[in-house]
Amino acid sequence: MTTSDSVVVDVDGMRMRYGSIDVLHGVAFQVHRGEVLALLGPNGAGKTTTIEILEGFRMRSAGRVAVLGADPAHGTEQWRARVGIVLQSWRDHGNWRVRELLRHLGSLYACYSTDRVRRPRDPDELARAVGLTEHADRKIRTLSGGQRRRLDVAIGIVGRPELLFLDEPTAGLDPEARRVFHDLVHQLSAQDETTILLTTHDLNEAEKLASRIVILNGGRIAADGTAAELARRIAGEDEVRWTRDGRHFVQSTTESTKFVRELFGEYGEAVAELEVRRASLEDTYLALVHKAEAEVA
Ligand SMILES: Nc1ncnc2c1ncn2[C@@H]1O[C@H](COP(=O)(O)OP(=O)(O)OP(=O)(O)O)[C@@H](O)[C@H]1O
Repeated sequence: MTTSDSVVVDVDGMRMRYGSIDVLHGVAFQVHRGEVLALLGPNGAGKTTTIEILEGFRMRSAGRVAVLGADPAHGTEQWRARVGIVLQSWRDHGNWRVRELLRHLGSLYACYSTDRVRRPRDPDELARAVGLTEHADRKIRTLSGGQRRRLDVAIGIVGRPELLFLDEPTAGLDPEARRVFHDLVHQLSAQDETTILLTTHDLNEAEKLASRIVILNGGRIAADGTAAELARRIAGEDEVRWTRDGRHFVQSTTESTKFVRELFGEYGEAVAELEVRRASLEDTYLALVHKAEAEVA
């Protein structure tokens, strides 16, 4: 596989203007095959606009965009069959039953099946993957909000997409459904090499799922890297806590490993209840967004 083969999304100099207002200012990033990329940013940062341009639902004002090797503004049906989209929520077809709808939507992908990529997925396998097996015979209008969200995800992957867009996929899901969804994302990227681009406001989720994180702020990319790389850029301080002879101690340091080694060197077994709290993605995210805002102001 060449490097260019492995680039699934390639964006350069992307601009978007609504009327006289610019909301994306020269956005550039790439997503590689099998990567899970989380697009983060405050409300109004331009995440949905970016995703909608990549999905081919919105025409950009300027810039180069290639998705699976094609310009999404001119994507063919064949191109669309390789892309999965999970929109905000599936509200139509209330009288259809879950299995029935999955089978019907899946049948639209059958003509795009190849030896390498079998399409569609089996409806029962899909229902199991999203935790809807016991609801497979229910009418969609009788499902709860969270059950519908699971169905949205099943619909997004029924055609076994090579690239999957997920816009706030876990909004409204309970912790159990969230866990099922996280396992599914890991499985899709690790076993099927599905490339996934998701937006979320849940930073724990981004840290858990994403191999890379892009932070958009005010229509500009404020950061692009792994959670660990972003944390290093901010060089936040870790907090080390421990007890010794019944007394509690707390120390902030940028070099917690070295500090702990020296602490044990000096006090050995007298050190107890040691805890190191590293800067979380939330700390890093807030610092990066504030820094980007200060630079624009
Ligand atoms: N159809 C439209 N016409 C005019 N302005 C729009 C339109 N759609 C979005 N905008 C503006 O573009 C900017 C980016 O919006 P977008 O929905 O992409 O942000 P977002 O990062 O997805 O936000 P959120 O986290 O709130 O979903 C916002 O200032 C928004 O008001």
